[in-house]
Amino acid sequence: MRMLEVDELNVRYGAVRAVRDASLHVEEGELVVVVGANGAGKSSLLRAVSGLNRHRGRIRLGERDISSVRAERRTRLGLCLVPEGRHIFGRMTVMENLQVARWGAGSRRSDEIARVFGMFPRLEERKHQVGATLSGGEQQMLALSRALIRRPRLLMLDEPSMGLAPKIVAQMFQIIREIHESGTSVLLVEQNARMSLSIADRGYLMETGALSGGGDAGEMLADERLHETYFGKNGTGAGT
Ligand SMILES: Nc1ncnc2c1ncn2[C@@H]1O[C@H](COP(=O)(O)OP(=O)(O)OP(=O)(O)O)[C@@H](O)[C@H]1O
Repeated sequence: MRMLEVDELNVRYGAVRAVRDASLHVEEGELVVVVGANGAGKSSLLRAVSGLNRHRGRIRLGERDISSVRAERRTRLGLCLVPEGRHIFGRMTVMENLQVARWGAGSRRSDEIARVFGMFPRLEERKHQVGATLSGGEQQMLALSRALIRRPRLLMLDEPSMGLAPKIVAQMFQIIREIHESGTSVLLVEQNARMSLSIADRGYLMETGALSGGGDAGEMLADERLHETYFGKNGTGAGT
C-alpha cells in the first residue's frame, strides 16, 4: 500500500514559489529522503504535507484524500512532523514534555512513555531536567519521542541532523534507521545527503522548489554527478 502520495503540490509565499508541482510517494514501511540545499523548499514541502502551510495539489494518506483536512486532524490520522528546530517546551521537564505529547495523542497510558524511554535511555536519566538545559542531541531525541508517542503511520523529519556534532549526527541516523526497521514509514528531508541516503530506501532531489528523481538511494549515493553538488568536499552534504 502507498502510505503517502503527493501530486503536483505547490506552495507560494507571495511572489516566491517555494514548492513547484512537486510529486512524490512513500510506500508503507519505506524510508524516503528528500535532499537539497538550504532554501530549496524542503521545509515548505513537509509543512504543506502536514497541513501547516497553504498549498495547492493533492495529498493522500493511505486510502484517504487529506488535501483539505486541517493540520490537527492530519496528525490524528497518523501524520506526525518533527519540525526543524525541534520546538520542545524549554521550561518543562523531559517528563512533562512527554506527558503533554501523550495528552495530545489522547492517551493516558504510562507505558507509552516507558516505551520511548526504552528507546532513549538517556532521556529517562534526564527525565526531571528542563528541556532548555538538554544538549542539542537530547532535544532532538525528545522531539522525536513526542512524535513517536503517537505511534505515527508516517513520521516526517525536518533536518534532524541540524546543529548536531558529527558523532551525534551518526547516532541520530542510527535511531532513524531503527524506527524505520521497526515498521514505521518515514519521510525525511535533509541537507546531509550522504548520511541520509545511506539509511534510505529511495531518494528525491529538491532544487528551487522542484523535485526530481525518486530512485534507489544506493544508486543515488553512487552517482558521480551528485557528488560535487550534494555530498560536499568533506562528504557531509550540500551547503555544509
Ligand atoms: N514564511 C515565508 N515567507 C516568505 N518566503 C519564505 C517563507 N518561508 C520560506 N520562504 C522562502 O521559500 C523558499 C524555500 O524555503 P524552505 O525553508 O522551505 O527551504 P528549505 O529547503 O527547507 O531550507 P532550510 O533548510 O534553510 O529550511 C526560500 O526561498 C525561502 O526564503
